[in-house]
Amino acid sequence: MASGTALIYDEEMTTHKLLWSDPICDIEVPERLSSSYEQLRSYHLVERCVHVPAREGSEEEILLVHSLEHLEVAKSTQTMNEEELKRVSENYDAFFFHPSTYRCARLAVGATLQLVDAVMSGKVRNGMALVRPPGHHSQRNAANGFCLFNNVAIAAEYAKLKYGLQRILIVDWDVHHGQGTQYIFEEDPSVLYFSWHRYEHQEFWPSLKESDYDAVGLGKGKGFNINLPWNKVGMGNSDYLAAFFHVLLPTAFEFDPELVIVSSGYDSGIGDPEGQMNATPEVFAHLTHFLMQLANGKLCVILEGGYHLKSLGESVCMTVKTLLGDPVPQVSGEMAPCLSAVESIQNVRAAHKPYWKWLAYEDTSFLQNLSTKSHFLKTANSNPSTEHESKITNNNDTVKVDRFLELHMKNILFPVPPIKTATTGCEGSEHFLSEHVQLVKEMDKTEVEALVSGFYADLVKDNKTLLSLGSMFVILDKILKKEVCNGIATSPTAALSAAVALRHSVRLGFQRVLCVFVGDMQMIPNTEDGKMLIINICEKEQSGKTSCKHYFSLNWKEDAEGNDFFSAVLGFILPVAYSYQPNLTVIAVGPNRNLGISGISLLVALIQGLAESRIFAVIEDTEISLMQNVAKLLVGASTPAFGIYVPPTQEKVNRIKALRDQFQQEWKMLQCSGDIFI
Ligand SMILES: CC(O)(O)NCCCCN
Ligand SMILES: [Zn+2]
Repeated sequence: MASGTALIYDEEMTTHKLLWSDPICDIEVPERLSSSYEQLRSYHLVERCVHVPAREGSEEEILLVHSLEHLEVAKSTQTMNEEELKRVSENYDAFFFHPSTYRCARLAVGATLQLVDAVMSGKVRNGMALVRPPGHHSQRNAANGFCLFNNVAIAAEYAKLKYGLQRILIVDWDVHHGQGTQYIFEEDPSVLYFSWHRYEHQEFWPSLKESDYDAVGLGKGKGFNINLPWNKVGMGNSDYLAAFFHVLLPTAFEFDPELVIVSSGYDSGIGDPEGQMNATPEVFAHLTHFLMQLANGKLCVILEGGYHLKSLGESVCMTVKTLLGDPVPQVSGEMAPCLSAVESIQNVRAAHKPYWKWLAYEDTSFLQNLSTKSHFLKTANSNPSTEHESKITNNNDTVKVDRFLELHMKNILFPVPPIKTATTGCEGSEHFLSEHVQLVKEMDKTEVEALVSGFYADLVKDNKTLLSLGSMFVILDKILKKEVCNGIATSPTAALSAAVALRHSVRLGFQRVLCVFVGDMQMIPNTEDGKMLIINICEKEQSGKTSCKHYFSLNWKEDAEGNDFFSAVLGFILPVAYSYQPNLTVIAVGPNRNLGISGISLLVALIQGLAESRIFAVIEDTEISLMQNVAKLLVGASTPAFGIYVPPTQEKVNRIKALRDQFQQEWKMLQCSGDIFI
């Protein structure tokens, strides 16, 4: 299992700069790179990364994507004077040449390819390349939007050629549409390109019709180009997370990429003059965490845009911290996507219904009765939550943004806990014991009995249960004190242990405890006070207990062939969990679980983004291999193998949709279709 995070940075890429006045291009300054690198150093993140040197991309590598003519024009600029440079630059939309531009652009390509090699060779698990000039607007025969060579597109072609890859996912979270990348891979089904971008109904640059949600790819490439246009500014954390839950992640898991490359622009972050969005730096930790679960963790993050230096730097640090495996910080803000975002999400899902199995049963009837659509737009616009109030008057007030970010980031960059996982030394745990794992001593019986007293005392009969409860209390205590990030224990009766753990956690002061229980839960605590939210994934409805705001019984029978649990995790569990914003997550697996190990692994891997990655797992002691899998995930020693992807049956899709329709007003992250306002 590869480990380690590469960081690629070469100061020489700061020599490219604007020599004349140009209000469009003057935001793409060398300090974007140097201040991001300084920010990484100030958070002691540089020293934790594996340093990989940049190199010049060769002409042959550049010709994987660009025409010879384009290469020759770029090369010829090295010896030009300012007048000539200005003239050549005017041939392009929003690009400027400097005598060192060609050299810097080749370093940007080379740095990107160095990162691909480091990841594909297993020298590191993932990594980030801080490069400029950026790449995603540049096209076969043209520079565009500050981009000369398309670093990420060249990387994808290079990886296909050198490593024989057949499925590469490019995620472009820059706030501008990477039309260059779209054109390059439009007919190529081996490269899935996803981009969200400020669009405002084609008002915003580059103002292309083909940036809208109905540009799905051409010929064999149909379905492999996904555009999610933002038709309003001020999009925030909840909109971005909803886009991942309801569009990108279900598609990405079905596509099952062998490598993930991010066109990582941070102009989609708060304070950026271009994006005018509201998303705060920690959201990039969540987005990165989700993508780390794909392609066995092989993730290459390549810098694109980002023009507010403080916002850019903080977002870069959040990204690298997550790549290193640090706990994911709590995401801030109201977890409710705005109407415009939900409408865009609904449109993209409808446009891609013909191409993806997970969308086979998507309800697109809203397309027919468009009058209703315009109707709900009218009514909806009267609805307060259709617009996010901006945290900052306007993003152009840089000092105000700096001040906001100073305060905002204070309580987010918590120190990394010394120990990642505490365990009771469950059977077979010796093989993954490393400096990340801490064995906890058993608690003595009288103490345990005192803690269990009252509600469950009579249930605790044998010694074994007492001892397992004892170590559970010790683990929960360590998690609360942030001595460890997470913990795992086995139990002869996981149902009892989970119930005791929930009560104990609330008593310890965790005010919102999320419990995901796999198997029959037997005893269900009272969730009236909202201090717990229970999702019970069981084979049959628990006797008489119907779902309500804080208790869900999700009937799911594992599919024999493979793992069909993606739609439940992505379409229901994560949206509810993110809406609830727990400060502790308890994962419990009882007897006769109805989910495969890969389904449970998917759940554990993705849910680590919540509660600052504070998870307590309690597993029936008969489930040795499951325990080992979950323990390795909690330690961060592996990314889950999700087994064979199986699309959800219509019956299962309908079950999720019914729960969503019933609870999307309570838990707004469930919203993914605009009919919420009719
Ligand atoms: C890399 C990038 O997407 O941030 N470039 C934006 C160019 C904007 C031109 N008006
Ligand atoms: Zn951009």
